[in-house]
Amino acid sequence: MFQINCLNPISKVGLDRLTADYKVTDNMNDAEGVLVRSASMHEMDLPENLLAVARAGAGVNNIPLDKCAKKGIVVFNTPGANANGVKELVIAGMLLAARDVVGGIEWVKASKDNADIAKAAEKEKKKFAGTEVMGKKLGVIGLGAIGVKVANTAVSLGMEVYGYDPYVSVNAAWNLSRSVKHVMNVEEIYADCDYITIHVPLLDSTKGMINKEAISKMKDGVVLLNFARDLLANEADVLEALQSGKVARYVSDFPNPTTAGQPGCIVIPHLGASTEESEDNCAKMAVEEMMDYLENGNIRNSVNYPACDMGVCSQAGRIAIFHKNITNMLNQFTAVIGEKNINISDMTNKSRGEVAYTMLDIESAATQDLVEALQKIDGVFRVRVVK
Ligand SMILES: NC(=O)C1=CN([C@@H]2O[C@H](COP(=O)(O)OP(=O)(O)OC[C@H]3O[C@@H](n4cnc5c(N)ncnc54)[C@H](O)[C@@H]3O)[C@@H](O)[C@H]2O)C=CC1
Ligand SMILES: O=C(O)C(=O)COP(=O)(O)O
Repeated sequence: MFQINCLNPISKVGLDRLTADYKVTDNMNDAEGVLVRSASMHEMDLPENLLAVARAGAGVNNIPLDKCAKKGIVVFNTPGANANGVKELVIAGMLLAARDVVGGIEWVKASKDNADIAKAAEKEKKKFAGTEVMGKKLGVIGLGAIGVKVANTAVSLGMEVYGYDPYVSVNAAWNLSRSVKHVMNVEEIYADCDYITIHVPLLDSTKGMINKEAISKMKDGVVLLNFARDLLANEADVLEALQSGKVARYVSDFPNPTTAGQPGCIVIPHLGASTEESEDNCAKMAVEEMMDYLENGNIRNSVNYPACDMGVCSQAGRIAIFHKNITNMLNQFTAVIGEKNINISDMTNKSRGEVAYTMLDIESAATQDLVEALQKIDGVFRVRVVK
């Protein structure tokens, strides 16, 4: 029986996939698996029995990935599962910014007791007028699951779309409309675009990328859309640029004390992935990835360990070893197993950066003695008996 703890509400469609071998527990300390959305895990103590964390969503900046890797805890996410939900809100954000739709709606609310509201509206509406997005230039920074969808939809709205992603995947490139102009230098986007939207992960290398210097290279009156993470922008710099008129509007999905209620900011309460469809898709994918890992040791869509798939184990035993990606590890594993007179019938070894994962199917069940001997090898983080 595996115990699963949910740190955020997770869609029932996903949880319903858990079989009788699983129990949902309220206590994280009992859990072998954790399902999470945006709850921050950085300050949490990670229980010794915890094997996996599945993020029902894309961004994993709320999870201590390296700390988990060194404890042999596999962290998963659900690539693309909420991308359409975010794309639709980005398009809505762009249209909200093209005219002063929010200001207009607020005016109507404030005028609700005016019996002559219809006539007053015809007089006032010029204050809220704007431009159309057709024919305007949109720059998309980050052409992953969301960026590609946003770029393609903007093409169909008649926009001229520029895309920038130095690490674009083959799959993303295949899915990108041929009308999107691929730029090699983000500064081309800064110089030319009327709207700029960012869809990159929050990493040390991307933090604060939309700052004073970047903004100074942008067109006057640019609209910035941030549905990725607030810390990607230096929002104090953005506010200054809003005040000077350099930036016309800042649309963000991440409320915080800096931008909430500020003139020129349209701030949405992190609703990008909050659709029934996205929540169901993410939960299903997260639960399935976690189950395949807990039951079979297979790793798919991990963000801190390499992918590994050995199907369902048909042998007497299966062991998974989490270790440093250094020389001579496999020799030591096979030697220890050989000394116990156990035959290895199948084996996979994969690495990712500084860590590696080795899975071995063995012809007799793993003993405590064997596990301890493997655990003692220098560079091993964790030994898990899968079967
Ligand atoms: N508002 C919301 O509710 C949601 C927000 N997000 C945020 O959006 C981000 C992107 O999500 P996805 O598109 O699903 O992720 P993804 O992993 O499919 O795409 C990210 C892309 O950014 C690119 N990239 C990385 N560094 C870059 C750089 N310096 N310059 C340009 N491109 C760079 C990568 O090559 C990749 O193609 C997530 O990391 C998350 O922070 C994701 C889902 C929901
Ligand atoms: O998937 C992401 O990165 C998101 O930002 C969505 O977050 P949420 O699951 O709505 O808390």
